[in-house]
Amino acid sequence: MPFEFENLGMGIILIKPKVFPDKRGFFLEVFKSEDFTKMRIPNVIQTNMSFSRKGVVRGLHYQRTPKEQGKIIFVPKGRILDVAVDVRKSSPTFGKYVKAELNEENHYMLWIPPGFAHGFQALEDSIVIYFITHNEYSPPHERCISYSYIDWPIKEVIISDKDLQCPSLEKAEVFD
Ligand SMILES: Cc1cn([C@H]2C[C@H](O)[C@@H](COP(=O)(O)OP(=O)(O)O[C@H]3O[C@@H](C)C(=O)[C@@H](O)[C@H]3O)O2)c(=O)[nH]c1=O
Repeated sequence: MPFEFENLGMGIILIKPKVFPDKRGFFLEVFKSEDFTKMRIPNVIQTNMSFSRKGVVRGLHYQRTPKEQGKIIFVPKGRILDVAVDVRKSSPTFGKYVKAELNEENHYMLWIPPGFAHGFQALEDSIVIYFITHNEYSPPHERCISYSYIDWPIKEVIISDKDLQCPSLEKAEVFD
């Protein structure tokens, strides 16, 4: 199997692709439908890319039902701290979160199922590609919780005006 899947709990999976280095550089598979389906990761319906300067925080974002999204996060260039917070009110792990460093050297990816708020901090200038499952982008269903829920490693945070308006977890419209 060209991937190792490490269960981080709460349904979140760290995906470690098999890397084939040679004198030219390296090759790896990023997504493979059959292997991912076995891990209950559905097919991808949208792919996004963003570039973030060192210190940028994007998050913590989710889309509510019926437009919920799963996400596979991948960092082809740079280094990020990626975070997923459980925002399912009825979940025994509500409010708990998982953190993982994804970077251009480990090539790790993170599978975040629907029901989690997602965000990251760029630890250096970074490109993030993420694959979306379940539902496409739907602005009316976008919700967020304040980035300050997480103690980010770089204290001088660069953040969008939109993300500065996000409510606390207690006040947010979360999943049932
Ligand atoms: C997310 C998204 C944004 N956009 C547009 C809207 C806006 O004009 C511009 C920038 O959008 P945002 O400021 O929301 O981008 P950003 O803050 O990078 O939003 C992303 O953050 C990370 C943490 C996630 O988990 C993603 O799901 C997404 O919410 O891009 C799309 O056209 N399609 C999309 O799927």
